[in-house]
Amino acid sequence: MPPKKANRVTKGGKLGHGPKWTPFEAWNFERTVREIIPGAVCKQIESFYADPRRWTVSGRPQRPRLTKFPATEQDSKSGCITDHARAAVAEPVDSQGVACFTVSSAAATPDDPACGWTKWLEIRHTGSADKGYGIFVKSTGRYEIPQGSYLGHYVGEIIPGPPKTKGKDADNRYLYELQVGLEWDADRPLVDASKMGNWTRFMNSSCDPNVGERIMQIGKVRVIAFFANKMLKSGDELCIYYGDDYFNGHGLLCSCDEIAGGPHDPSAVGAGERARERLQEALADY
Ligand SMILES: C[S@@+](CC[C@H](N)C(=O)[O-])C[C@H]1O[C@@H](n2cnc3c(N)ncnc32)[C@H](O)[C@@H]1O
Repeated sequence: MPPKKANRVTKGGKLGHGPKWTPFEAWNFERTVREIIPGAVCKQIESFYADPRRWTVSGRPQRPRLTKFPATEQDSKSGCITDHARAAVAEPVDSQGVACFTVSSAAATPDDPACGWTKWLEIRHTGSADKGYGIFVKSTGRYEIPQGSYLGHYVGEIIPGPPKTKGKDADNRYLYELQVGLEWDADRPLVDASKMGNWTRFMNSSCDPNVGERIMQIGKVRVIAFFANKMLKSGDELCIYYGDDYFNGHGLLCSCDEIAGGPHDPSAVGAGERARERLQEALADY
């Protein structure tokens, strides 16, 4: 069955940042996504980690039976399949503005196991004007995604760093800095998901994140891979931790600060460290 044609959320939609803006508008759906990882390599990662059998419904989460993640070029194997995960498009599914992604590759259908995440995750508005859209484990079902599961990887255009501090590109909030050497260097490349990318660009930040990221090497390609830091259940919003400078840099207030009582609330301090520790713990077996 060919994939359904995407029904985009268009200009003038009620949701998003302000009355006319939706995050989908910023995307150019017609252009091919230039992924950090070529589709073939991407499939290799998915074949390791995106086995839907690991994502069980209610009560009986299976511990993933994983081979070791190829952490170095030498460890990695070549020869993976197609590139389903190239571009993601947004498709509204109900009148509440709930939207879910479907993968636009001609080879993929929503039932395709390679697109397993579409079954469990949805994008919807968080209800907060500041936060905008977010990624949630679908509440239509009782899903449990085990701690340590590979969830996806950040995709976007690769542009030279450092981030612009002036001009129209200075407020690009979808940049991910990509470490290429052992050290962070000033002209590190950036992965820009403002115009193209996949669902991971909708993950919001939390000071108590349930998703951790790791920059990994698959073959000759760097991947910003996301893993569940803890068991994710239906209704949970998937959040990473953007880092200590993100909100200050963009002149924004993190919603966690509001909840916890302000930017200097002690509970917000050390969030980066906690996020790293939790990721270590989640991936300890791999
Ligand atoms: C990478 S985008 C995430 C997706 C975004 N919510 C959207 O609708 O496109 C980052 C933006 O989301 C919002 N955001 C994410 N986490 C937030 C938080 N904890 N508090 C407030 N705003 C947040 C901010 O506007 C931020 O610039």
